[in-house]
Amino acid sequence: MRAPDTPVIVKGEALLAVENVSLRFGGVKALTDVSFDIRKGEVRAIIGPNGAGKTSMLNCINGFYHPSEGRITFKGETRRRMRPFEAARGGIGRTFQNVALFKGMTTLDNIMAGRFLKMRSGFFWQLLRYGPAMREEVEHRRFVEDIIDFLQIQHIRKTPVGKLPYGLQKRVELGRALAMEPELLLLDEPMAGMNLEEKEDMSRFILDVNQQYGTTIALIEHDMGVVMDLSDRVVVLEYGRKIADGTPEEVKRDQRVIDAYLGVAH
Ligand SMILES: Nc1ncnc2c1ncn2[C@@H]1O[C@H](COP(=O)(O)OP(=O)(O)OP(=O)(O)O)[C@@H](O)[C@H]1O
Repeated sequence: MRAPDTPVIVKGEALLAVENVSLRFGGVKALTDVSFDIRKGEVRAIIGPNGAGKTSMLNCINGFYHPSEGRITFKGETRRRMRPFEAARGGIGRTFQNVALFKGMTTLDNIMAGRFLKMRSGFFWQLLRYGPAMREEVEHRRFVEDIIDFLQIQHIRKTPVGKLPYGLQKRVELGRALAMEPELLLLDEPMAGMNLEEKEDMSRFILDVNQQYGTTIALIEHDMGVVMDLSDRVVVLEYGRKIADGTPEEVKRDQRVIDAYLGVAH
């Protein structure tokens, strides 16, 4: 992650390209021949009715699933298979539909855990907190404290995350993903289960991450108001196929999208 005073990067060049991706689970076609790109610096939404293939798409992008066909190019490197660990190392961060945090650990430790990928000294030295590991930990801790300030969660830094309300847990999860300094951040329903005020807070943090740190964001979201407010471009999936791709204004007017959301049979 870059410092907050870094100038916003120019949106344009493709950071990630998905080409003709299909994914099957036995007889179920989760994705069929899907192509789209995510440009550097943009907020890209992936929307669609339940079961449209949105989470499957994110899982292909970060290596949880391997597409049955097609290819994915990230930062100019094309691949058919990648493991989630490699994706994270390569600069793809992720949050999940259901919060995936260490519930017994504090906010601070959860976010530090996200920083682990960035640590140079081995796990052994980290455990001993000795020598190079000690110095490194101080640096990483400073970085993590900056994230805690940025997300305005200082008051819960020592609280076990299992004790926090859901909206704050989602914010901690965002912090953990940011600790990896991702170039591309994948957010799977970041506002799910939140009340209006929590949604407004989360929307502001997502925009701040995008604008202040220049992080490219791809998000799945069901709340159309949020999607229209936050995103630069929207890709729409239905039954595993792409049915529309464009600015929020364009997809909102698209008849196939209107039909998909109203449940009109094709
Ligand atoms: N691991 C799996 N095994 C078998 N089928 C799966 C698996 N994951 C997803 N599917 C199927 O693939 C299709 C797409 O599912 P996916 O979860 O990607 O959709 P989604 O758009 O994210 O849905 P939702 O909005 O409900 O979360 C569905 O028919 C689903 O049942």
